[in-house]
Amino acid sequence: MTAPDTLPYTRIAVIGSGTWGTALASVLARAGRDVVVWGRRVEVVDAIGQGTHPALEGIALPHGIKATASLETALDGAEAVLMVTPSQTLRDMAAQMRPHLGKAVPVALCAKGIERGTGLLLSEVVQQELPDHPVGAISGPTFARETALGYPTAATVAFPFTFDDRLNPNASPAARMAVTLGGPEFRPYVSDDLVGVEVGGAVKNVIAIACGMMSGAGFAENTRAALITRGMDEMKTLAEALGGRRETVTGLAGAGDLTLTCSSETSRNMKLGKQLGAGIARGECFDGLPVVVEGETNAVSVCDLAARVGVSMPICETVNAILHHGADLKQGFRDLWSAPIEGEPRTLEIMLAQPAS
Ligand SMILES: NC(=O)C1=CN([C@@H]2O[C@H](COP(=O)(O)OP(=O)(O)OC[C@H]3O[C@@H](n4cnc5c(N)ncnc54)[C@H](OP(=O)(O)O)[C@@H]3O)[C@@H](O)[C@H]2O)C=CC1
Ligand SMILES: O=C(CO)COP(=O)(O)O
Repeated sequence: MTAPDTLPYTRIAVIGSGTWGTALASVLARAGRDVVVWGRRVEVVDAIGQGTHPALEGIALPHGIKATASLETALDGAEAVLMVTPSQTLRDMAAQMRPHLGKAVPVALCAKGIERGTGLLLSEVVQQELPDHPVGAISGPTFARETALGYPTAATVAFPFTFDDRLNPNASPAARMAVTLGGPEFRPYVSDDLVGVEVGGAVKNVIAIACGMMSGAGFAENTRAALITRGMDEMKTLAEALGGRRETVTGLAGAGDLTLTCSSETSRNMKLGKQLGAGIARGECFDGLPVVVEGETNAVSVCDLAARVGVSMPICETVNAILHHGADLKQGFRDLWSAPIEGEPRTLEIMLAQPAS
């Protein structure tokens, strides 16, 4: 039951007019919020204003979603902001938003990744650009098309809790954002573990590429289950090393999203892996069309971050080596399977040489 003091945000700006930004705008419109989407392409902005989106074919968006190509207009009067452009654009977008944001307006990040070059979590990036704003994330198993169609979907809303939030969690930005989004078709859960939630979202895309590669190379369900489970161990270890909680990784933004993305070709990450695994050249994947595949860029940033904090992530490292360093795909996976035998969990410190075949 909603506590009486949890007030929803009534006017929300969604920065990014792609499929996920538009799906989230649909969630907000269905919940009765005043929502304005910002997009950089006028034709997409016009389409959203008319209740459609070019990449969400056949879906009639709920009434009332406004759209604009002016950042100033989108942010004017916004009580809360969702940032939904790709991960590597967030620093620049946040800097552009700064002059137009109201005082202490909370910003929820809906992209999944880690900044390339700095190895910073996206919340750290945006917090640097917007130091006076609460920064959190919304993440979970949420294919945009299904969310836009109103299929039952759940996600985690995470903001770090301040001292005041701990005294009254129902008035925290996480709780208010959750109440703002919630409805019969979209069920948010609240978390204070932003690190765990962000690590889940960033790493799952890399593991999904691994699952796709294996599937494209002709393997099947045993292999996928092993990659999902061991991938989750990589997530947990990284989250913990960064100050997050292992249990968060078993939630929607970790295990939930990992399961979804690794099991369906609706996932662009899984699909890229599958095409590469089947021997299709990178330039010909997705019929040569540009597609946002976060795990491709983030394989680099996840591995850089893991190296910086001394965490071994063998599946992510294999994907990174194949995608960016010319490693042979089949050999990469053979090496994974013949690595020294380890304990499960990692805290059981054991390492045994594989018997020679
Ligand atoms: N689709 C999904 O199911 C989900 C996606 N996400 C995450 O959401 C984020 C966005 O993905 P998604 O909406 O799917 O991607 P899309 O490709 O559908 O949309 C990306 C949007 O970002 C815009 N964009 C791209 N580059 C820039 C830039 N440099 N500056 C400003 N805007 C830019 C694009 O504009 P233009 O159209 O002009 O190119 C487009 O509006 C990703 O991090 C993804 O992982 C999270 C959950 C679900
Ligand atoms: O994050 C997603 C679903 O939760 C979308 O996955 P893809 O980016 O792989 O399509």
